[in-house]
Amino acid sequence: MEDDMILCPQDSDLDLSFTSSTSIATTSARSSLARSSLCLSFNDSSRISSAASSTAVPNLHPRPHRKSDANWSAIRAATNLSSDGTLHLRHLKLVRHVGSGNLGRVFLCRLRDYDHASFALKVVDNNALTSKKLSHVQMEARILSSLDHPFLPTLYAHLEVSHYTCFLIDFCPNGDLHSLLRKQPNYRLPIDSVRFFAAEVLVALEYLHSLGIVYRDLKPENILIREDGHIMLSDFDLCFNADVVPKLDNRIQGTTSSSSGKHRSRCYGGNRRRRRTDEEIVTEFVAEPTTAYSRSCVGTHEYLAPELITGNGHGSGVDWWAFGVLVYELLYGRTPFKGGCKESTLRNIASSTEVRFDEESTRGMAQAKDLIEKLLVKDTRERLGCARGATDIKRHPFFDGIKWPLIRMYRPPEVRGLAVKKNSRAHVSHVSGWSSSHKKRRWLWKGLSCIFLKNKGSKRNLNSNHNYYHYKK
Ligand SMILES: Nc1ncnc2c1ncn2[C@@H]1O[C@H](COP(=O)(O)OP(=O)(O)OP(=O)(O)O)[C@@H](O)[C@H]1O
Repeated sequence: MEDDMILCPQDSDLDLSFTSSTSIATTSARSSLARSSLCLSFNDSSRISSAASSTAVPNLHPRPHRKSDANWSAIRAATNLSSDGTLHLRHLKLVRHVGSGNLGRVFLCRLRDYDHASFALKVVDNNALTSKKLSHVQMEARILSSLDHPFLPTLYAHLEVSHYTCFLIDFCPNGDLHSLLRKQPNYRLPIDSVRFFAAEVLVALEYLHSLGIVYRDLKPENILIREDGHIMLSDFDLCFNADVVPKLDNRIQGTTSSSSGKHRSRCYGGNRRRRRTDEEIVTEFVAEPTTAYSRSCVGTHEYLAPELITGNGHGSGVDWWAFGVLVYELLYGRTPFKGGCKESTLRNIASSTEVRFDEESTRGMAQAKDLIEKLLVKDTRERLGCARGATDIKRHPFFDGIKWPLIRMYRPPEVRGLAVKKNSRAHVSHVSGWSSSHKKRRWLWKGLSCIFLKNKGSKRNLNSNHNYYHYKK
């Protein structure tokens, strides 16, 4: 059966007319309830010329943090036999169609000779795109090629063949968060699951912002779930790039623990004694593109920030607004400003002075409610995250207890409809901070604790933003 779906073996015989192939089953196409992205443009009608591109894009190399990824090893093995040592379409076989979007279609595919590695192949027919959409594809290619993060896709290959652009990225067999939400009672996830997914999204956004990338299309539909239950943010066609100047900020933090004498303290006049014992200086990585500026109105209606709607220009704060809408939707099963139609949704966002909660379903969610209220603030100068990015959001009490540097080791929540592949990798429970009684896991956890808690009394570091050394520009 699979052989029927094989992509033509020679690139020169290329025929990517997938829609005509009835043997390709669409198994997880985006649900009809998924919300499409909006992109207002004043010059959207000119079609791109049909001249076929034959540009060879050099194959990509493993990025520092994904070097040991099994997918890279499979690609290396497959391309060893290639005369030019690069990956071609003939190395791939399509398994099935997984979904279609604005720009193209996505297929599950495997390497022809190395069946154990699965990939997603996003295929864009450049001839079917307007010049505006083509610029989005180019933006997506640029962004994908710069990413190196566990919660973002790895671009294994970028192929330009005839009039098709193909991106080979990680395959996420667990679908997207929007579909997962539809499987929950009242479309609502339990609060611990919301904390888990929100924390991972926050870390992914932090990384993007640290590269100067403003995402602009945050919504559950674009949050894919990997085989191991962790997230992968997708769809970068609406991003824009800005300058960012990363810096290390010192912040004075109150502490409830008694001073161990190891905290560096600052002394200020009259408060000298109290400050010596109750305060410490925390050094934090801050890389928020605060000068980012764009005027194009893009995004998804229910997730648009007010400044996007008014069209007076916006910056990275639109992602923090959308993050607030996301947390709200995961908790309450609907977005906070949704109206009867798209226009009324936009009116609600533009005219709202505060976000409303259904008091009945807010019980036990005081911290989540507080976080949402601080994110869904119209004035960007007051909105949480706009000044110092994710660093400030991570410190909100809703995320208390999350050990940010260990987040990718957390065991994903058990949620209805989410089949997480058990693997040998140790997982830390994000709820209790401890995994099950498995000794091996405990040993690993102990080892990690030793590294992170080397300094007795420096437990604070685990909640600080200390994962910045993972980021490379
Ligand atoms: N890596 C992946 N693994 C599994 N499914 C994927 C992957 N990437 C995309 N999909 C699915 O394929 C469909 C279309 O993908 P995608 O959203 O990237 O296309 P698009 O043309 O950029 O869409 P959009 O309209 O959102 O801009 C979606 O249903 C998505 O869930």
